Amino acid sequence: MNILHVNDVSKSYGKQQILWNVHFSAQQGQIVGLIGPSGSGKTTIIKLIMGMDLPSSGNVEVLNQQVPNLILLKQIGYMAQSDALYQDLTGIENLRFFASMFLMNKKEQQQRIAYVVNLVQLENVLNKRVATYSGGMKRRLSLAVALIQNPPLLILDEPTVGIDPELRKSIWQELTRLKNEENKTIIVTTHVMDEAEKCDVLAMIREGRVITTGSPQKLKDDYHVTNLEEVFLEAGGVAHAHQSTS
Ligand SMILES: Nc1ncnc2c1ncn2[C@@H]1O[C@H](COP(=O)(O)OP(=O)(O)OP(=O)(O)O)[C@@H](O)[C@H]1O
Repeated sequence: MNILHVNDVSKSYGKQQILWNVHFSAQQGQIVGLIGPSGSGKTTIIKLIMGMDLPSSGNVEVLNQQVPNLILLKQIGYMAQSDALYQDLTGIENLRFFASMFLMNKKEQQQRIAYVVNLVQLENVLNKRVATYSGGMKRRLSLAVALIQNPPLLILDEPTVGIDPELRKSIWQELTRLKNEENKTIIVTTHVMDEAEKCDVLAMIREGRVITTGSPQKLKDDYHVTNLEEVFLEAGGVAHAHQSTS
């Protein structure tokens, strides 16, 4: 089942064009990675998928419906790059607030909160104000918020930035479990190549264009290379890609 279809999307802000004919899809039960250096356009693509901004041309469909569509937002767990948390509330108060926005009874709410808190290992700081959290703790709480409503589609913009390697590993294990056991679809942006290896499908983005797509293995085979960094360089044109990734 096709969960997401980004169809020839271009985007300009004023005279500056940011995206050119971006095209990719996500099927149910896939982790799709948007891979590219800083400034290549990943967050802009995510915002267009969420309906927070409109494409200049092309269109986006989520669950076979045109974006933007407010009803769709209930189906998407979204983790933005900058944390959208209430600084003056504690961690647990933030979670209760976001949980209350979805139709869950008290018991379900408690179960979901317990699940996400355990996942991101925030038990010890739940009663502290978010303003006192480190950057990594805020990221973890944002991921917990994205997961709280148990959505079929997760959109995670750089979910593991600032998170230590051990927890990063357990978050990826959980994303993989959500995909395998609960058939969730996950769109994730990263510039970490070992995270890219864990995706089912990659769309490599450079300067607002999708330079290549496919599974990590297929991409390595197609470009006759042994790692994804080399795929990126080969697909983007070596000299040019060196400039934009350095
Ligand atoms: N509202 C806006 N108005 C003008 N330019 C914008 C706007 N939003 C983004 N851009 C530009 O679009 C380009 C792509 O930015 P974007 O945030 O999508 O990249 P990114 O790949 O997510 O980078 P990063 O990993 O650093 O977040 C950048 O050059 C940025 O300056």
